[in-house]
Amino acid sequence: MSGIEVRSLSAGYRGREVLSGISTTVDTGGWLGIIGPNGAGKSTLLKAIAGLVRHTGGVLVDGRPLEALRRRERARAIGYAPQIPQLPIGLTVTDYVLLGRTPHLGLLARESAADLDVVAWVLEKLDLTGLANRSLSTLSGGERQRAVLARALAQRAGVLLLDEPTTGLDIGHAQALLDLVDELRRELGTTVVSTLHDLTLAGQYAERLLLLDRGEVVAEGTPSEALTPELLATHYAARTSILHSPDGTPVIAPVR
Ligand SMILES: Nc1ncnc2c1ncn2[C@@H]1O[C@H](COP(=O)(O)OP(=O)(O)OP(=O)(O)O)[C@@H](O)[C@H]1O
Repeated sequence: MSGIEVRSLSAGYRGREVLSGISTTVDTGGWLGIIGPNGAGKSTLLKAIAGLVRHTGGVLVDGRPLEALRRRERARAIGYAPQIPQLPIGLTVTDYVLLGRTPHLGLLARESAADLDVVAWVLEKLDLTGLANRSLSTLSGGERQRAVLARALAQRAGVLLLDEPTTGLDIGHAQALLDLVDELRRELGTTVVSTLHDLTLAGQYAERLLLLDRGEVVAEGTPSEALTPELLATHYAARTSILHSPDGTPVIAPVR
């Protein structure tokens, strides 16, 4: 499986720079959470790592520059679940999640029993089995979000980029999703980079957090290092107090 290195990455849209000089490393099987206020550049950073936004600087997967990978290699190396996906209408949940297996199929090859097993496994884990034959267009917001994540997880890429994966999910489904991502990380060595607005969940699941503000890294470290009332006041203009759950991870409590 693959680690990832970002070197002096800058990116933007139509001449306006949104990210400047971002550098970070995620070891194989590591989980980096990207946090920061609205508009800080979190989604743009994930898109740049996925090769979907033009950037300068380097993104290396397992020491190899992203540009050196052919399309299929890249699709096997990096899975990306966007915040606002474009969904093909008319497809069933199963057919949509099967699209995640495309990078593993031979030319013109149909999916194998192993591909169908991966899809059945991920549908089960994300509580989608009962919706397997439903059309995507009939799903609720949270169900659709889970289908998008199921497709990305079925891809079994070495690096998984998840943009706000818990948006729209209730607390139980959010935990099931994050537990599943953690299982892939531990059992298959999948490397995870995710943006998360819920800072308590970010601190519970990511090993390291990178705090972005106005396109720059302003803090990076363990959850306890990156989630301090001072940093949250400075960069989010938020009033918070940090509690601790029994396992020691920080719980961010808003203070009225
Ligand atoms: N396609 C685009 N064209 C022009 N500007 C864009 C585009 N996408 C994002 N931006 C701008 O880039 C900046 C960073 O946006 P980005 O979506 O990366 O922020 P974010 O940290 O993910 O924010 P949020 O927490 O609100 O999702 C914002 O100012 C945004 O308006």
